[in-house]
Amino acid sequence: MPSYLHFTSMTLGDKSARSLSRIGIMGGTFDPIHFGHLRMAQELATVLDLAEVRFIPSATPPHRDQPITSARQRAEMVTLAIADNPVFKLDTRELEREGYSYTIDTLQSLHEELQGQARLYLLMGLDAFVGIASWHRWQELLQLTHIVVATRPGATLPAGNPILDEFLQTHQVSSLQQLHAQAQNGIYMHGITALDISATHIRHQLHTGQSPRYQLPQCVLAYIEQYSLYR
Ligand SMILES: Nc1ncnc2c1ncn2[C@@H]1O[C@H](COP(=O)(O)OP(=O)(O)OP(=O)(O)O)[C@@H](O)[C@H]1O
Ligand SMILES: O=C(O)c1ccc[n+]([C@@H]2O[C@H](COP(=O)([O-])O)[C@@H](O)[C@H]2O)c1
Repeated sequence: MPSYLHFTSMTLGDKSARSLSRIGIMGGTFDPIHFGHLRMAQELATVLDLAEVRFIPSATPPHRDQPITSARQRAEMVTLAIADNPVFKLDTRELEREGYSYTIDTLQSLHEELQGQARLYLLMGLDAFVGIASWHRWQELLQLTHIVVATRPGATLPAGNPILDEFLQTHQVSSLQQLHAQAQNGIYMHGITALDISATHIRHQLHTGQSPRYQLPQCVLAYIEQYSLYR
């Protein structure tokens, strides 16, 4: 093949792959949403060059106690928290589904909606990743998305866990270039600013009459106070 033709086809190939937008999927209970979630989404959106991050509150989380506040209230708190960021979007598909909010179902429904026009990056903290082998149909997740894991204070990878070790050995990539070269199927670990904030601690503070101020957006705290949540 003449060298100019080879060059042209490579350029077109790169362009078409890059023109697919990258969408970050930020699932959570968000009971309530706080700066740990928002900062993680912001830092990963920057490093991955994401066109958008979808915040997807789970209606019925599969692996934990059920939320204190209603799905509608959690969605409203997310709406308030992300209102000033055009990259952040609320996605209510899990709230509209019956039954447990399994991530595999969410990824499948996103694929149906996006029709191959975007690549998915499932964002999660290290504490969530450590439990991933207990997720519903977890071995199919990477057929639909990349997984990007952010550090979280207090969370570490357990030593000598054969399932997680093999999952990482098979799928972990060490560079962003490698990650973006694949359509899905990669795991990428990224260190973010350590914010030792959790919704559990915020709920405890509210329940015991302490102020959780400066751990979550003021507009979310105002909403919590307006409806006397978590008392
Ligand atoms: N401070 C944080 N730093 C990094 N990741 C976080 C932080 N807080 C939450 N995450 C991640 O955000 C996602 C959603 O978390 P979730 O809504 O369960 O918040 P949480 O603070 O862990 O809540 P809870 O205390 O009720 O379990 C998970 O992937 C979790 O790992
Ligand atoms: O699909 C599953 O089986 C599954 C099991 C545990 C957690 N998840 C998802 O992981 C995300 C973070 O969960 P959580 O419990 O830390 O809020 C949230 O989107 C959950 O729906 C998903």
